[in-house]
Amino acid sequence: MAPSLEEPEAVADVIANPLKQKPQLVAPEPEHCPGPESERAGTASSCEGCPNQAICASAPKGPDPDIPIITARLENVKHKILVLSGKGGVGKSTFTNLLAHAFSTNPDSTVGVMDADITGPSTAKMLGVEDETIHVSATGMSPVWVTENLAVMSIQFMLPDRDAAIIWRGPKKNGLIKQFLKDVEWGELDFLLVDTPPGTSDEHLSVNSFLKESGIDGAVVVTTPQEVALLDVRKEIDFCRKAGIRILGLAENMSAFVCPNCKGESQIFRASTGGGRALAEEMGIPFLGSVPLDPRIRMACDYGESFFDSFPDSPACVAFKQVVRNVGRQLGLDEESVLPE
Ligand SMILES: Nc1ncnc2c1ncn2[C@@H]1O[C@H](COP(=O)(O)OP(=O)(O)OP(=O)(O)O)[C@@H](O)[C@H]1O
Repeated sequence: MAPSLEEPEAVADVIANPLKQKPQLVAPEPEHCPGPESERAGTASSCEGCPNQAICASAPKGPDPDIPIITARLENVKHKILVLSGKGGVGKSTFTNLLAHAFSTNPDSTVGVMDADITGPSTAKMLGVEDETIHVSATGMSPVWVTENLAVMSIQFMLPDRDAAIIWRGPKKNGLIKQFLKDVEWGELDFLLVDTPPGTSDEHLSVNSFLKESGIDGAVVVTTPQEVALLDVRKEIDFCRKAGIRILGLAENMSAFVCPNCKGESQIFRASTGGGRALAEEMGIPFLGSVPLDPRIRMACDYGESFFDSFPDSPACVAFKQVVRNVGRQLGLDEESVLPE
């Protein structure tokens, strides 16, 4: 069946109103918002004066009935990994895609990528499938298959115009994330990688709450060596700890730049306080490795090609393979199954 956005009502409905059964909140929540599904929603002292108070007070309370459905949908997903960063632009989506390509080098592994960066989706482009649309059947939405064993789901596939801005408040974004977990036919996956927006926002909270029951294996946290990125990544680590998400490790990206002409090394994002390794040590989390700047990574991302397959012997790819092996080690997997030679 030819994919079409107009055709499947379910998809159009997702775009139009992903929280059909949920209250449509009209403004950002107050600072100590108990959450629209909390028993105290609309009645807590922090709800006083919130324009959503009446909606929240009358909304259904108690455990989310969709959580068991998500758990059942993902029962054949072996490892769920979040890719997080404190600061934007440090290479989180790049790492998600490199990890996806790396894990899928094992023909016996099947990898899924879910783009939870709803307002800034870049995964589909980086994987070279941004012009695809999704198929919808009675049993759910099919992800887009990049290769035989690598699938991706992104809001990008649902947009009538790929340049369209997605201007959504938290509840609507959360609704779509839920659809990605509940209604996508992920099938049997060895790895589900979740690319998230920078920081600690609605998307992180919803991914965490929707996956809590089925279990998140852990988070790969990405930073650059510069101080402003490290400052933000501390908050991300704190978020993981507060949310009970295991940190598989911290990876440093754009660590150095080796000039392809003179071979001289420059520290573009100079680490004035020891960079990712020192931070990982200080915070007591594993350090997964450092990946240098390589303009071919940027090119591969822009052209939707696999840097991993195109430049396997480049210093950046060799460094990245070390990160992949370390992630595998943290998951207790044997090296050959994670990254066959
Ligand atoms: N090691 C690297 N060498 C060269 N370019 C890189 C490297 N890592 C990432 N890039 C490039 O940096 C840019 C930002 O990367 P990316 O989009 O992955 O960051 P992000 O943290 O996901 O950003 P966002 O905040 O938008 O989610 C991209 O153009 C990507 O191709």
